[in-house]
Amino acid sequence: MHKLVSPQFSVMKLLKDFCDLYLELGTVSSNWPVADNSPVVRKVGDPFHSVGSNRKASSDQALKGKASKPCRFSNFHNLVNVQQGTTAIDVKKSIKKLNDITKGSENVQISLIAEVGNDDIPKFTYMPQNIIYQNACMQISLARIADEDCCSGCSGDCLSHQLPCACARETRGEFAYTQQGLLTQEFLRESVSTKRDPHIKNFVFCQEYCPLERYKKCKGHLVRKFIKECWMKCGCDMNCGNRIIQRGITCNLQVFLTHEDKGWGVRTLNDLPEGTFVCEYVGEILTNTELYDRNMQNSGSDRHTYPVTLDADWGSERVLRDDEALCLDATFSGNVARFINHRCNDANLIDIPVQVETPDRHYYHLAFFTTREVRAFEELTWDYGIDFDDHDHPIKAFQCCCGSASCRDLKGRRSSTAER
Ligand SMILES: C[S@@+](CC[C@H](N)C(=O)[O-])C[C@H]1O[C@@H](n2cnc3c(N)ncnc32)[C@H](O)[C@@H]1O
Repeated sequence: MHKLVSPQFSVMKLLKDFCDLYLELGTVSSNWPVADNSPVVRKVGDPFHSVGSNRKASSDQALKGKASKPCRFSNFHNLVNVQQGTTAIDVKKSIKKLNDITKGSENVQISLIAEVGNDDIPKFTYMPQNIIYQNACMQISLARIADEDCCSGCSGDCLSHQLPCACARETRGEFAYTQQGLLTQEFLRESVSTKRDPHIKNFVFCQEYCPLERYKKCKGHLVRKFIKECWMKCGCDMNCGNRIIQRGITCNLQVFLTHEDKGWGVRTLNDLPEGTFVCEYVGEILTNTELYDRNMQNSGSDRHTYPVTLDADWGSERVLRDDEALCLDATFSGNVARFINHRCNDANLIDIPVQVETPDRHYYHLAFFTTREVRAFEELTWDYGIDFDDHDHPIKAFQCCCGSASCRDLKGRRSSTAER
């Protein structure tokens, strides 16, 4: 305290500021969506938890802050970084937050909060569903859905019937979802192992022309297992257990500024069981040529990149035309998934291709499911499948700081070890 020089300094005022901040944060947290409408009960480790003796410990620590180092309110668990001499009111002003980045367009609100750092609120248009940018060829029409590609004879909930419906054909006659609305363990394990340990036999190579590499040799595309959900022409209803991703986001998610050099990230505010659908990757539907042109125009200007290639079934049917080789770009417009960061090999989400409106597999939805139980406030991550040594890939690599023991970016791993 003897280092605080302001003549107006008063312990009472500091404590009052501290209490104001605490109350304000309590108010913010109670505005957030809570799954079961029960009173908000916060756990230890939760940024808003502050009970009994912990409260004293944090205020003690705030008062003891060292002169040159930022002082951290330990009880607020990385919530605020306070330089000595700043009051709690200043801190309150420096926390950036938005209550709902979706602007009411999703089933749930998704908040954004910057507890550390000083990054600007990201500029992009929130959209809950993919939309064609310009040239992408997607033929969505009921006439193109053959009888064997839907279950028009069903009613109610397909999962409650004795035999799986026609839509389960894609998943070897078994539904990919359980009655509880989770991905089945078998489907999850198979998808995770194909992605983590891809075997050469799981790759297809474009013979003549690779839409991704353009005039270079194809490096191969991993063939993935698809889910086929029931849809419009099916006889079942909207609550059918084989319609999970089309019902939208139900998890309590939050965008936050990460501590590492990754920019913004996404975390869950509730525990999520293994196999939970979190959200899909939404963006503008572009042809790879359009993506290439965008990259040329914006080359080097953006720190982060947001496209994903929809190549989970390239080459299995026929050579794709240029306007059929598609990707999703969430740079300018997208949903919460545009903030999910990459983690090498042991990410807690997996991206799974899901067919909904069209039997063609050159367009599909990319849906994220948890690979294991995820605890509240853990950051959500998925493996972008990046080859960190491939510098001319249209999806630009970055210096990875995922922190995984099996990080594939050896250069990134070396420099973060050196920093330590
Ligand atoms: C789809 S965005 C993810 C959201 C991004 N962090 C943001 O602030 O908007 C992908 C970008 O995030 C950054 N990023 C994602 N995962 C990362 C990681 N493991 N290490 C470093 N940067 C990462 C990279 O800049 C990458 O181009």
